[in-house]
Amino acid sequence: MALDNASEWKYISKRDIGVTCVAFSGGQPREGVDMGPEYVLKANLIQQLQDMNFNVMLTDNKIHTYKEFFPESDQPIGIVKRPRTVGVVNKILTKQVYSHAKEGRLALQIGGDHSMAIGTISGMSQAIKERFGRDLKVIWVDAHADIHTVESTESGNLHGMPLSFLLGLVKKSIEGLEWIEPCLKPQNLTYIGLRDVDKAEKEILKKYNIKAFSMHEIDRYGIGQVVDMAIDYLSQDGDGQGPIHLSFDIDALDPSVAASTGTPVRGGLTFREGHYICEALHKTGRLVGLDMVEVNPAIGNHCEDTVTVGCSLIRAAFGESLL
Ligand SMILES: NC(=[NH2+])NCCC[C@H](N)C(=O)O
Ligand SMILES: [Mn+2]
Ligand SMILES: [Mn+2]
Repeated sequence: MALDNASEWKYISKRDIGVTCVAFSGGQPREGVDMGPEYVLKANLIQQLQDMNFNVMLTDNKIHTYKEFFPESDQPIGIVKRPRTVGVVNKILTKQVYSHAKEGRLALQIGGDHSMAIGTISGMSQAIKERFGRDLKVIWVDAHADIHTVESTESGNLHGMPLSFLLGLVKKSIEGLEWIEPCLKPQNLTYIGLRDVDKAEKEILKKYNIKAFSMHEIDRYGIGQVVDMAIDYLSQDGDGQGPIHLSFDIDALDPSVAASTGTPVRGGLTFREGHYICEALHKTGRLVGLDMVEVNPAIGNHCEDTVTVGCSLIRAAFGESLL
């Protein structure tokens, strides 16, 4: 059902948040990223959101490991690791996010590794399509492009590939991941913060003409202008008000700010630049979904610091103001 009232989709979300805790690490090799949700909840995020006057609904009132759904064996296909496990987790996650969005809640997903964006963006885009007849826009904040195909990946880790599935770049899919429906158009995606992009990924970005603001553009224009340009880019169709999903990989931040993550890359966003992105997206009134991923409490000596930053980015995206 397409809507005449251009801004009606905004009714999806004002004061209700559906939080899904994805304690999953199968998209990459390092243990510990599955403890992200536990640490974020221990840091009192739910209470903090309630103190901001949100009604918070925690999916099934628990942290999901999805272990009961894991296949008994999951041999690599080519070099792609754990495709069936990543597939089944994301299939369930798609439904979880879909039902929050369908019922008009903002959707917050706490990870977990970035392969989970397959499910979060599939579920969100399906709900947005059904409710409002609109395409979902995605801002991907990350040091990495996460757009490898199963053919181009060098590591075989699926957290480096979610976007290729969502964009439908893999024509021939692999067992466990065949169900994924391409739900994202290249023109509806924008990156912020890139600085470690593999050669094959650079070719994909060029081929599909995908908008990306790397750290170079942030140095050149400043974060304020970069975020404006990113939002403008995602506002060219229809009434320029399409709903936005923010997929925030904590490794977009500089390792001096967020050290507890599996694939840190120096030269990243400052604390303020990260927060500015979240604050500015909140201000648009168009944010419908947020992923906070790749917080790995098992890495580094002061993982609380990274966890605390993750929580404060989340609050910023949901409207915590400085004044
Ligand atoms: N979500 C992430 N942290 N991704 C890192 C990906 C790194 C590398 N490009 C790979 O494919 O393995
Ligand atoms: Mn990353
Ligand atoms: Mn990522």
